[in-house]
Amino acid sequence: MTINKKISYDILKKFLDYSPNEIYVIDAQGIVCYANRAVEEHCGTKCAELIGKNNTEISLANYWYPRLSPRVLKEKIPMTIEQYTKTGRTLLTTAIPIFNSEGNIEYIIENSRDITENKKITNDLTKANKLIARYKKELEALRNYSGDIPSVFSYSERMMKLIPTIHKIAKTNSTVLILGESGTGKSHMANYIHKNSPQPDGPFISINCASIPDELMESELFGYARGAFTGANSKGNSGLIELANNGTLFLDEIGELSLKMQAKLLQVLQDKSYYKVGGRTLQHMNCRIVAATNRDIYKMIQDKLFREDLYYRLNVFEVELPPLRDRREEIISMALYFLKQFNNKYSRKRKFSEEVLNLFLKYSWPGNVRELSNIIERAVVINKGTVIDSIDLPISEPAIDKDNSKKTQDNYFTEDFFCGSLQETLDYVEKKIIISAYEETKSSYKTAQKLKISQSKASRLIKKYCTNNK
Ligand SMILES: Nc1ncnc2c1ncn2[C@@H]1O[C@H](COP(=O)(O)OP(=O)(O)OP(=O)(O)O)[C@@H](O)[C@H]1O
Repeated sequence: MTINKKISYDILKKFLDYSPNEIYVIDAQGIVCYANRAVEEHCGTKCAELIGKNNTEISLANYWYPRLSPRVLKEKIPMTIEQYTKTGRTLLTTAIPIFNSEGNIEYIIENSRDITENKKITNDLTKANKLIARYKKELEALRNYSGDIPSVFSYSERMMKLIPTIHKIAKTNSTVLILGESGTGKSHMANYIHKNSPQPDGPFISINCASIPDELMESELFGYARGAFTGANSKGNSGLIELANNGTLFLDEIGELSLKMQAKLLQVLQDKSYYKVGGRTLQHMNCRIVAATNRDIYKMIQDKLFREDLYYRLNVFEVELPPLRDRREEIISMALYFLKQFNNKYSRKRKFSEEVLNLFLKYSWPGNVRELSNIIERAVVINKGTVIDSIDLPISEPAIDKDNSKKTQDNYFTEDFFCGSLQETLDYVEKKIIISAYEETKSSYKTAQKLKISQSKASRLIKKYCTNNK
């Protein structure tokens, strides 16, 4: 290191005095020899208070902690630590021992850099990164979230294929036509599409086309202008299309719309504009249309009962909800879902007997999800005991769908199988396996061999599960 000879002691001292880093020097006895301005700033004390004093005495005032020089005096090596000052600063301090020609420590120079701001930034960054990680997870969960449709509902192969498509469709603002038998969940799905649409907070206006007489349908949909007809509201009225502004208009049972109204609806879908009944000002349609029907729409088109051009306008996306009997893997999880819902609603603690669950799997569910939900609600309310048994249900053998029951039993034991708690599920599966093995082998010895368990375990389980089942 070279220093310009012209630099005097005073100038050199100034360099040290004005250094933004703290410089603090003690001798081998721990007496403070030098402290610069930065020490004053960091520790809130005058240098004059420190110079000449013993380092131990100074440390008692707790200007900064933990102490570093005693360790360097002892270890005789340079050390770096973080220190905290009485004024709330964080310092990164390096203490370096300076040795004399005999190898003894003559001085210790401490150089401290104020890292309070850096620390704060680092802490903020760590917090921000943690938040980002959390938000990422939440976002992922939201993306996978299927609105009002609990994930248990996508257990069947058909629904698992359908749900991601519906998710994509929902994100667009296109018109959707939902087909499916009564009670398969078309209205539920329409709502789901709305909740996952680009305007989920907008209105979801639902109209059942079958329940409104044809002569009123036009004014219901389009609204009417002031003085449009005798008895009309003197200020006029908004139609459902206007009420659904920035949201979704759900036209349920669209198959029931008269041909006259079909023509009017087609016009609106094409032009995205309409006139109120008796009005002269052009209104703009600004809502998504979702329509549904349980009728055989293709046959209706053939029979000239439904306009083909309207069908094509509506089915930009077409979703067909399968009947419940074609997605039997969902029945148990759905039943448990409804049971939980109605137990909560009516403050009950009902459970299903195993026999009921088996009946649910075999039944053909002509009324689909609605029937399942209604039956469970009724049983939860009416049942006296805790356990709901098949005798308590209004479904009986003739409706049992024999062709499908075997397939269902097999699919029932998929890894996605869900039966309340883990223990309940495991017990259920264990029972099924033991009964089936014992029925096949008719001996506890062979059951043990088949299932690779000890004979005493097999005997115990057979006694537990098979005696009541005979
Ligand atoms: N995925 C689902 N999750 C929860 N509940 C559902 C689901 N699907 C249907 N439901 C329930 O089943 C009942 C019938 O559903 P929904 O009214 O949507 O059927 P739909 O097909 O529109 O019937 P319809 O053709 O008779 O109008 C409703 O109580 C609904 O909440």
